[in-house]
Amino acid sequence: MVGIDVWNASVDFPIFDAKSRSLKKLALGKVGGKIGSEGRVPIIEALHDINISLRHGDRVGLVGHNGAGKSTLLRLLAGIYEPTRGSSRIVGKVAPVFDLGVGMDPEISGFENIMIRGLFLGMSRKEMEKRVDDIAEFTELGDYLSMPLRTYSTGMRVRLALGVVTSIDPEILLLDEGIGAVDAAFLEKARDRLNDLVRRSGILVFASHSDDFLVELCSTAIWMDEGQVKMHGSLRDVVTSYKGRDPYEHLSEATLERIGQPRVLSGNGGE
Ligand SMILES: Nc1ncnc2c1ncn2[C@@H]1O[C@H](COP(=O)(O)OP(=O)(O)OP(=O)(O)O)[C@@H](O)[C@H]1O
Repeated sequence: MVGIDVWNASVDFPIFDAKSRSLKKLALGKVGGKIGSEGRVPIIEALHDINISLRHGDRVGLVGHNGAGKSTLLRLLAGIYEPTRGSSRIVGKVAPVFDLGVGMDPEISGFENIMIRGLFLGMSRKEMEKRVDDIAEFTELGDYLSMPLRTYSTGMRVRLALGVVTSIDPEILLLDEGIGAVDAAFLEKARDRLNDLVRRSGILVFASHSDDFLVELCSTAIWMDEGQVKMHGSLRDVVTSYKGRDPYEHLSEATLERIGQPRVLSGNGGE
C-alpha cells in the first residue's frame, strides 16, 4: 500500500564554512529556517518536528515563503534526506521532479535523453520504449531529437523534460514549482498531460506559488513556515490563510473553464 509517514522529523544542516559577519546579517532576516548558534558550528534547522501521513489519492499543495522548508520537505518525502531526528517511512515508487534538467546529458541525443531520464524516474527500458514516440510527438522537436542536447535552447530542453516527466507512472509524485516556470503557450499544451499524470499517480505533493496550478491539481495543502507545518487542511482554507485571499477568486479564465464553475461555486476546496 502506497504511503508516506513522517513522525516528529527534523532536518538540520550544519554549516562548517559559515562566516560570522554574514551570519549576523542572516540572523536579522525573516527568510529561511532557524539558524542555531550554540555550538561552534552553526546549524540551519530546515525542518522542525514534522508530522505528516499521506495515502493513495492524496493531492497535497505545499505553500510557504522562500526558505520555509518546502524543497527540504519534498526531499525528506522522497527519501533523499534522512531525518536528523524523528523518523519517516516511504512505501512506493517515488518520482522526484525538482529540477526538470536533472538527469539530462548534454552530449547525447534528445532520444537518448528521453530514455535516460525515464529510467532515472523509475521506469523500465521496455516501458520507455513504448512511450518514446508519443513523447517525441508531444515535444514537437522533430529532427532535433537526433541532435545532442547541447544544441537545444532552454525552452527546447524544457519541452523534452516535460514530455518525459508527464509520460511516467509514479506511485508517489513529488513536484517542485520549477515546472510551472516554462513558456506559457507550451505549458498550456502540457496541462492536460500534467493532469493525466497526476490522475495516474498514487500520491501527489506539489510545491507551487500558482493558485491556478494548486486549484487544478491539489485538494489539500500544507503551509510551511520557518521549517514547521503551520497549517494542514483543505486547499482553499490553507491558501486563503497563507495568502490572505481566496484562491478561487483569482483564477484565470482558462482554469475556471478547466475545473468547471460548479466546483468554484460549491465553495469546496476539495473535489
Ligand atoms: N543544502 C543545504 N544546506 C544548508 N542549508 C540548506 C540547504 N538546503 C536548504 N537549506 C536551508 O533550509 C531552509 C529551507 O530551505 P528550502 O529550500 O527547503 O526552502 P523553500 O521553502 O523550498 O524555499 P524557496 O521557496 O525559496 O525555494 C533555508 O533556511 C535554507 O537556507
